[in-house]
Amino acid sequence: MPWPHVLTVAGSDSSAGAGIQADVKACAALGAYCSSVITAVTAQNTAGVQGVHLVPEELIREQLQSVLSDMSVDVVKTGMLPSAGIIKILCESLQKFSVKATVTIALSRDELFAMADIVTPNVKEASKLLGGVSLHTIADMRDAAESIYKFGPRYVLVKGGDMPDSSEAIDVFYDGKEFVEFRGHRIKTHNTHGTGCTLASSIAAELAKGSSMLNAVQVAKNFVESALHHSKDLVIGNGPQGPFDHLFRLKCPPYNIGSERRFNPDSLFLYAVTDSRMNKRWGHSIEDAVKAAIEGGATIVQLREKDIESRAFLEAAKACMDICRSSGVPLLINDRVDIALACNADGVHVGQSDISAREVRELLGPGKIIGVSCKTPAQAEQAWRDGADYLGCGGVFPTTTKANNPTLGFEGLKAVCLASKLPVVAIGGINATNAGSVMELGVPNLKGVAVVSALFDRECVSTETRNLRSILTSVRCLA
Ligand SMILES: Nc1ncnc2c1ncn2[C@@H]1O[C@H](COP(=O)(O)OP(=O)(O)O)[C@@H](O)[C@H]1O
Ligand SMILES: Cc1ncc(COP(=O)(O)O)c(N)n1
Ligand SMILES: [Mg+2]
Repeated sequence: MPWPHVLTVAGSDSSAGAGIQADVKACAALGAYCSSVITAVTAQNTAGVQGVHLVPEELIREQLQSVLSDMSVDVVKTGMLPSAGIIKILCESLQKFSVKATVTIALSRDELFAMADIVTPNVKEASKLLGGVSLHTIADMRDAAESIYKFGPRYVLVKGGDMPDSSEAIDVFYDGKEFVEFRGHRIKTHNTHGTGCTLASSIAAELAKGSSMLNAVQVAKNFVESALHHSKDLVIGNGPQGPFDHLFRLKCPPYNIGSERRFNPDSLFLYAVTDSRMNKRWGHSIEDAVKAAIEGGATIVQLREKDIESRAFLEAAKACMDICRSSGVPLLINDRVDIALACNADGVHVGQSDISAREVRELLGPGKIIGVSCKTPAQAEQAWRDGADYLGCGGVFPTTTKANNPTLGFEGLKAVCLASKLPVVAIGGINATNAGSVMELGVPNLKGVAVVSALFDRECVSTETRNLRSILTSVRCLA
């Protein structure tokens, strides 16, 4: 029975809030085993660092040899690597023993940096890596991520924990082509010692469990935020920065931080909504249609199957969940909360005549995504009160996909968006010829378009999706 295994190569923190102590606790909380090679022993507490003693390089080499020669390590996470000699020894070991991935905190550019799967500098470290540039805005963080990417890592995550106070803690991810902003509530607390170590080792744990990189980062982000939220009133030590409780789940109702992801409104960018009649017409199974849409760049999927037997629907939904989970794309079920629960879908989308978002939230709990179809500002307000995560607003253009569906036009769409406190996805008759004009409305919380027939009533779903994705991306770049 495989046991996901992370090896942390980092310093020991006597206060046990950061360093290898944080890594071992985070991995345990997320279900991965964590072995540790100690590079330095620090004397530190909630007031700061009082002393550091480097572990002799030969002993570091021996620790690496002991672990890597005997225990199959999936992912290596590095923390404090206090000398070039230690980095060299680690690189030699990584060449001798193959591992699936490396997650590096990124304190300085070195040969390990270029080998890393992901580097996770905070804003100070990012600034130092780039010769002291000042980073004050999300745009600065994007620029920094793009510049750091050029040093060689596969992915870059610039962490925004220390950014000027805002209501959100935002981290910027870059894969060499696109940016993803991982947004979370900023928890008002002094207990943030070890957040960087914990985020990196949580990403490593999720990668070791087989997650995609995006999913690993999302789960890690949720985990840190949940741990900080739970720990905000805990007090240990008299200094300005205390530790937080990695093992909070042992003491309170389970937070949805495992596979449940915090809803990222950017995932509404290209929303693929399936239709069984169209699938039948083109001889596509639901699974094939979903796989093709994701290959083409769909950022979220909704199974909207109005005439299919429940048992067949559930089987198809479970298969689609496997497809979506491995791609890190959220999967929602239209209306059928029972199917969503049975296949552990990421959420449910309901219309005005379905059970309310409030009841759905009661059934699904806090970690699931709930969308509501709205045509008016009043419906938008009600959906927000009921605890929905986003609105589907339409039909923007005339459509035959949904019966008795009055057309709203741009004015109606704009009215709902401007009244809405939630992110909005436009739907109804949207295709390659008009999607650009929808996104050019320039309404900040209009996050994307939902499409049915323009993707699924076509012979090649992936081609249509890819074409629509490139249109939307070019409009977003111009915005
Ligand atoms: N007060 C906070 N509330 C929520 N998330 C936070 C808070 N402080 C840090 N984070 C998150 O913790 C992770 C580590 O970021 P950061 O603290 O910037 O790194 P470091 O600890 O290395 O300085 C990031 O995901 C960041 O968004
Ligand atoms: C041994 C050791 N390693 C790393 C950190 C950084 O901690 P943080 O995650 O808060 O940046 C630390 N304080 N001590
Ligand atoms: Mg921090």
